[in-house]
Amino acid sequence: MGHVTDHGARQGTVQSSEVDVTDLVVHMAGVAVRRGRTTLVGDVDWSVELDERWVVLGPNGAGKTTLLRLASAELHPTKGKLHLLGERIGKTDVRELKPRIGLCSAALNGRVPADEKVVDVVVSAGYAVLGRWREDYDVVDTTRAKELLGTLGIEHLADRTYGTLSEGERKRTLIARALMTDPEMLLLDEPAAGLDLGGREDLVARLSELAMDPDAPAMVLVTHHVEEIPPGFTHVLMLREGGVVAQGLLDDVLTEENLSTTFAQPLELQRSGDRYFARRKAV
Ligand SMILES: Nc1ncnc2c1ncn2[C@@H]1O[C@H](COP(=O)(O)OP(=O)(O)OP(=O)(O)O)[C@@H](O)[C@H]1O
Repeated sequence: MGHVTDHGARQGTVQSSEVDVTDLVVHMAGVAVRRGRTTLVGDVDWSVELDERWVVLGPNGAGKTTLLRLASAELHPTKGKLHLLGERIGKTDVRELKPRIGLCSAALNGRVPADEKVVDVVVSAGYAVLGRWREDYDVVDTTRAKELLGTLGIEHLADRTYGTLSEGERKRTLIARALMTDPEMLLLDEPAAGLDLGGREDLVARLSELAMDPDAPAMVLVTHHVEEIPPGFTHVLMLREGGVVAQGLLDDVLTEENLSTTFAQPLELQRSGDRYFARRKAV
């Protein structure tokens, strides 16, 4: 049994040579993913606790989606140890793990049939199906699905078909779906991609409400843009070329210097209230 350092006590993490991973939602130790000679992510040490809300920030090709696929048990590491919800990946049945993890990604968007009713897109997550119509979804489930649509501000769309929704409405439907199984972790891969300014701001506000809800699951949000960081998010992991540039509390780690290193150019970072804005530094 190891000792608990001051830092560990504050963060609720046992710091020892034998890390206690059972309380952690994600634990990566020396994790790498390689394909042939290419390292998609390399040597990542990262822990997520239940009450934390993480942003994974980095440019195109940095390895963000790869990291999220590891965190959603879709991908096994080539090297290192990965624990999700206390279970060691490679030694556990991931089919039991997956309902405990809510994933919202663009890949899912493409798989939803256009004629599926919005409420069914959400409710069917509880049955681990997509596009399979059942006459008798439980009334309790339908009520919960409508509540979740309400949380995302689109309860009025419950009876519309998915194909008639705007991009922003689809994103919110998929987030409601990801929450349907009451997951312990919610993973969001670029949720604001493709949204107009109003749609982005709407989504950021909804995600901010969710982030501030103490009963909400742990959250990990992947983005390229600091403007998309919802208030209430607590931590950031910055990735570049498959490696971690910096990670930790958002207030400490999201600096002009780290942002410039991550995106390999001199950037100016501004904070206005609880939002961030970035642009290239004037020369
Ligand atoms: N099977 C593969 N074989 C070789 N390289 C791969 C493979 N899959 C992904 N890559 C590369 O790994 C890198 C990381 O990919 P990943 O999708 O994780 O990046 P990302 O940060 O999510 O990028 P984006 O922001 O563009 O979505 C990219 O350079 C990609 O081309």
